[in-house]
Amino acid sequence: MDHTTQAKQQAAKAALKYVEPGMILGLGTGSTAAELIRLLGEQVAQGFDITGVPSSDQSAQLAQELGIPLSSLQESPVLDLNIDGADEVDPQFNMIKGGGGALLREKILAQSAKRNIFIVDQGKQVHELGAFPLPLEVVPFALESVVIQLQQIDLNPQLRLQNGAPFKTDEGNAILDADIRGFSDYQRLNSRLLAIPGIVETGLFLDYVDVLIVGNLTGAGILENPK
Ligand SMILES: O=C[C@H](O)[C@H](O)[C@H](O)COP(=O)(O)O
Repeated sequence: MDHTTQAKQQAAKAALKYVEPGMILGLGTGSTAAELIRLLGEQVAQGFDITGVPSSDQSAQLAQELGIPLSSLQESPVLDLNIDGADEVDPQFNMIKGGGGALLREKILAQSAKRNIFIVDQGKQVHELGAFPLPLEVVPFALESVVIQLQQIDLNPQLRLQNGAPFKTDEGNAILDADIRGFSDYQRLNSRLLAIPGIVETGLFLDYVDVLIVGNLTGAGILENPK
């Protein structure tokens, strides 16, 4: 197993300690969240009682295969806890998410949770965001128009592809990956992007972290956000 996977597993293992019996738990998306879902599956097989609300079809499928009882956000609109991964996190707990294209549902779950824990391997910690392109979820009808507007503010948007065709999110939208290097006021950038009609959501997750768990080869560091 490679070192990054080991670090992801350590982060997931540390997050498991925050999960209490009877919780309605938001299940993130991506390889780190998948590690947590696998651990939860083991717990559920031993009789642990939780209900998951998945942030993507992919996580729903994995959880289902592992026998984790699932609910939907419609049935369970308030989550006790949400645990998800991230692509980048800076020292102020600002994050980029959406590398797996699940940013919209992920942000909705994060907003619906009483508490949010994010689990990352230490390679995700950065001084400033942007080496990882910022995913933007865009309504297909608006795609070309949004591209032009993003080009005008030098964000160099790239249409995300999958097997040669435009990537399609679980909500049927497209993803544009934008180059935000050089921008430091993320709140302002986020508001500016959300003001463009057709951009449904951005992968900038600001003010969402309650606890950040950073996995390494042998364990995990716990960082509480003093917000
Ligand atoms: O859309 C995907 C999510 O935001 C993921 O949480 C993020 O991309 C991190 O994924 P991974 O744990 O695979 O690095």
